[in-house]
Amino acid sequence: MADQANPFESLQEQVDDAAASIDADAGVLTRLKNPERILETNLTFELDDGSLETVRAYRSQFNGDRGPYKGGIRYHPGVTRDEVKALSGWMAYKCAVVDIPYGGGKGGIAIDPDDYSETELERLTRAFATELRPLIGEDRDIPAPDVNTGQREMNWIKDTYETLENTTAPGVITGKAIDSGGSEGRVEATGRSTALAARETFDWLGREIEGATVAVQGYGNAGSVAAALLDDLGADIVAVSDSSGGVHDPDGFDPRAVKAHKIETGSVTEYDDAAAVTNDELLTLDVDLLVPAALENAIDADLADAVEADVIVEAANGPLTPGADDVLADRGVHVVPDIFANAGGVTVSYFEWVQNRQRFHWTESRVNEELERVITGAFEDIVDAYESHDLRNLRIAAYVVAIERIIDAYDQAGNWP
Ligand SMILES: NC(=O)C1=CN([C@@H]2O[C@H](COP(=O)(O)OP(=O)(O)OC[C@H]3O[C@@H](n4cnc5c(N)ncnc54)[C@H](OP(=O)(O)O)[C@@H]3O)[C@@H](O)[C@H]2O)C=CC1
Ligand SMILES: O=C(O)CCC(=O)C(=O)O
Repeated sequence: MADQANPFESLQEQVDDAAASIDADAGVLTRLKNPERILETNLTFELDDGSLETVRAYRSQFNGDRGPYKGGIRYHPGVTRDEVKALSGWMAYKCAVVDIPYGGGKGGIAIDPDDYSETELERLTRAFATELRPLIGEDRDIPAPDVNTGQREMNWIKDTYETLENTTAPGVITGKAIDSGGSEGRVEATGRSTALAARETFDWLGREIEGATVAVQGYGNAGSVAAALLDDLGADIVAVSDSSGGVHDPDGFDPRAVKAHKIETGSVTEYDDAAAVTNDELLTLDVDLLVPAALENAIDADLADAVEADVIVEAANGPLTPGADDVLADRGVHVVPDIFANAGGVTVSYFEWVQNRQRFHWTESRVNEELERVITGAFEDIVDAYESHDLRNLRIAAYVVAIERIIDAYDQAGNWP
């Protein structure tokens, strides 16, 4: 098991590493390492048996220099104030690295959604939306899905906000169902950018993605779509896992059939009688490409020593500790950072918001073409920073690109006399 590094400290270390390469001003650096504001609230809601329950919820608005705060809402027992702060910071850097006009935000409720019925989750989500209402808005802060949330929760939040505000404001939230103002391609977008990031990286390294062996940790929205799209690119998905464990078959899986099995049984385990692996065994398999697509801190420095993959593409946010980054850089393993690799989700959220503002619906092929343009362009910017500043790894390069853009926006806003 990897250690439980504090994700907010990891974010601050990542920013420090990158800022050192560009000599950022100390005052601005403090701004770049801390959220502007955080809502921390107790939500009380009614259970189906009529009793009341109170749970902890957060929304962190990290930085709004480049536009409205933007980022998902997570339902997970591991949600803490520091985790949400870190996730909101990663959002600010993510939006800047792919150059979309947003700052960073993130929210979460510290619950296991499996403990509640759908009606209880609806009451809880509407209670959260009511608390969030003064903070969010189409031009203020725009939430979206993250771990254990999806279209259903986004539709509830939109409806609560619009009812309380007595208005129509589909752009207050993204990741909605299509008939409620969602975008084509949003469900697949995080996995799609992960697959595109892998393709671009292999190309840059002069390697073939076709025939590359791949292990994917986490088989939810990000992981299962990344696996399917990597398979479409000709890669072999040889191992997958979820919170119950994993399966490994050197001959490769059909990732869509694995997904169907997970929907039917609740887990990828026991798929097709394949060999069982633990999550740590999966992360250290001898594969060409490793895709962590679950939670933070999946790989720490100790586990990094045992990683055999040549390339890691981070679909999850924060799956590597800073200690793991150091070990992997020393060992010559290329890590494609979360703030770029999984940015497809927020990029298509941006397209959804644009469509909502235009009251115009794009085709799926238009969404996917625009997404590919953004991701390939961002990869060129990262490689350019990596090579021109002679940087230690692609993560520092991505932060350099993002920090320079945020500082430019901050400087251009000028000062109050
Ligand atoms: N959804 C999005 O648009 C975006 C998501 N991300 C990031 O991608 C990551 C995954 O999010 P998403 O796919 O949306 O979430 P989901 O809830 O859809 O899936 C999460 C997956 O991770 C698995 N998991 C949880 N804990 C562990 C563990 N300890 N070991 C192995 N697997 C585990 C879950 O297993 P089980 O199914 O058993 O619960 C599930 O398969 C997160 O870091 C998220 O922040 C990043 C950008 C956008
Ligand atoms: O789609 C969005 O706005 C944000 C998605 C998200 O939470 C993330 O990229 O981590």
